[in-house]
Amino acid sequence: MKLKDLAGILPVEGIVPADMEVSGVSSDSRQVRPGDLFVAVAGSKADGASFAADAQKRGAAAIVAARGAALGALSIPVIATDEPRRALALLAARFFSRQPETMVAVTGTSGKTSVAAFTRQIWEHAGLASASIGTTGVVAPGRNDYGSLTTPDPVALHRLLTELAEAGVTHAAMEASSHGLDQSRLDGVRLVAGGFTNLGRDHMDYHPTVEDYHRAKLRLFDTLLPKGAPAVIFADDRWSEPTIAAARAAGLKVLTVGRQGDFLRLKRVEHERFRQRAEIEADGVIHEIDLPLAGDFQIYNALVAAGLAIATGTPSSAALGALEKLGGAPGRLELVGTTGNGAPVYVDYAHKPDALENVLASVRPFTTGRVIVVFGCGGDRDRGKRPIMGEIATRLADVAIVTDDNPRSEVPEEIRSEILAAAPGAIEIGDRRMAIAEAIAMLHAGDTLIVAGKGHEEGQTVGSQTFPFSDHEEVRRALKEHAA
Ligand SMILES: CC(=O)N[C@H]1[C@@H](OP(=O)(O)OP(=O)(O)OC[C@H]2O[C@@H](n3ccc(=O)[nH]c3=O)[C@H](O)[C@@H]2O)O[C@H](CO)[C@@H](O)[C@@H]1O[C@H](C)C(=O)N[C@@H](C)C(=O)N[C@H](CCC(=O)O)C(=O)O
Ligand SMILES: Nc1ncnc2c1ncn2[C@@H]1O[C@H](COP(=O)(O)OP(=O)(O)OP(=O)(O)O)[C@@H](O)[C@H]1O
Ligand SMILES: N[C@H](CCC[C@H](N)C(=O)O)C(=O)O
Ligand SMILES: [Mg+2]
Repeated sequence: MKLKDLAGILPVEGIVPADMEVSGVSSDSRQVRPGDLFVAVAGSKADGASFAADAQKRGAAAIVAARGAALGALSIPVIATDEPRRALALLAARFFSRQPETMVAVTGTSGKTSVAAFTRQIWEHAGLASASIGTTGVVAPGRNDYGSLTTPDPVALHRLLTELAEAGVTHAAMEASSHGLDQSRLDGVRLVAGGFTNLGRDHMDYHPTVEDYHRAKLRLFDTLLPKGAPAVIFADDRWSEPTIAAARAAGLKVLTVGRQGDFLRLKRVEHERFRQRAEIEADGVIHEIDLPLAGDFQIYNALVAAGLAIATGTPSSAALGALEKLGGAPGRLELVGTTGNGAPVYVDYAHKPDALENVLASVRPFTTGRVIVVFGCGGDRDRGKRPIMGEIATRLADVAIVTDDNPRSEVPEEIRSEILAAAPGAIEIGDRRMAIAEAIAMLHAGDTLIVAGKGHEEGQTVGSQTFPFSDHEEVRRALKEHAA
């Protein structure tokens, strides 16, 4: 591609040779190949500008950087931009160029992974070649890659979207994290609809205030979606109203779902042990749905997913009918097994206050004995949530076991003691494997165990090392040993 072909994305002006060939784009100097454009972005740990010389050494054709960035002496052209991250995303979209035709994104504090997985499943039932992209990875026909970032960085994302489109995928649902939205990782994705689940405390280490966090989420609605696009918004959350108002102000077509929803109205829910029956009204017609998943919140997620599928062309009866066959996303209130006396053991990804509160409350209706929870808090992440989660666990569970969850560079005992400060009576077992085994050994008939915080994760990060670790495997092992 020639530099001049990028006009419209970047102001190609002045001394920049417009006829210059550029072969790719990268924001990481270590990955620059000869002929690439290097985009210098300011990050949380480093400033990409300081790697411009490194990028030049590796053969970069030109540098894209913020106006006035301190790049040092360079012999290759420099293109100035006001928003390097946005430029990176738009350039990545331009270089890779292909995307599934129908792309939707969902944002919110909790439920994004579930909604993306559910939307993909509904489309699949309608016979469409579909993908989901997010925390648990990429799922598409013939493909199931383990995930890392919730919203991949733009270059990885557009490489992936092109691969999916080339493989015939026409529909894709992706998660829009607040980091991803704030860092413009989704700019350049041709989205046709957006979804919102809820807003609670999260990432207070990154966003200065909850309002700032909400504003980051709103970028999906006020910046990324084209005018007139459907915005499917869960109506029963305390942040629904301002989200609806922002979506309306941005000229979107607001479709609300939930008990207070107009587009899909939840009329009634009846819990049965591991499943629930819901009455949902769509367009004046009542649909009786037997959802094979536990947890009220899964109904809310299912409503957002059905709303997105309907908004992108799936008939309501097919979308709502598909909910009867939904599989939960891995590690989201996932029933991993039961003890010999019938007590269920769930692995769940609740690692923030609202999620923990929800998950503990949602197993209570079918627990005749005790609710037992094993959980911890990650190191190098929002410290403020620790006592809040300690309080929630002791209030809503009968037995709370505080353990380690990716201590990263922090001292595990200190993380635990910050949780325990607000969790009187909680049991402390640092070793996560032992904590799970102890909890399973405690289970009587009628009890429910939730192992929270790691969900689908396959490792435990201590210091800078990640050891293989899976809550699923530990639960299975302990159940087997307990039965023996
Ligand atoms: C805080 C954060 O979001 N960081 C992300 C961000 O990195 P950064 O811009 O801060 O990077 P940096 O290390 O300061 O470096 C600045 C720039 O210099 C470049 N560099 C650096 C070194 C070098 O030798 N050469 C070079 O060019 C880097 O490539 C980067 O472009 O941009 C990178 C590329 O997109 C991400 O990989 C990185 O995610 C880190 C790994 C991360 O852990 N992110 C988490 C917090 C995250 O994004 N989570 C969200 C939400 C999860 C949820 O929903 O709960 C997610 O979407 O996953
Ligand atoms: N709608 C919801 N309301 C409240 N809690 C929820 C909801 N959906 C899921 N949860 C809780 O949050 C956990 C994570 O769910 P999910 O992975 O779907 O959300 P997410 O938004 O993708 O989270 P993350 O940002 O951590 O990737 C679940 O395991 C469950 O405990
Ligand atoms: N995307 C989230 C995942 C947290 C999962 C939890 N197990 C932890 O390590 O804190 C984060 O990076 O903040
Ligand atoms: Mg997620």
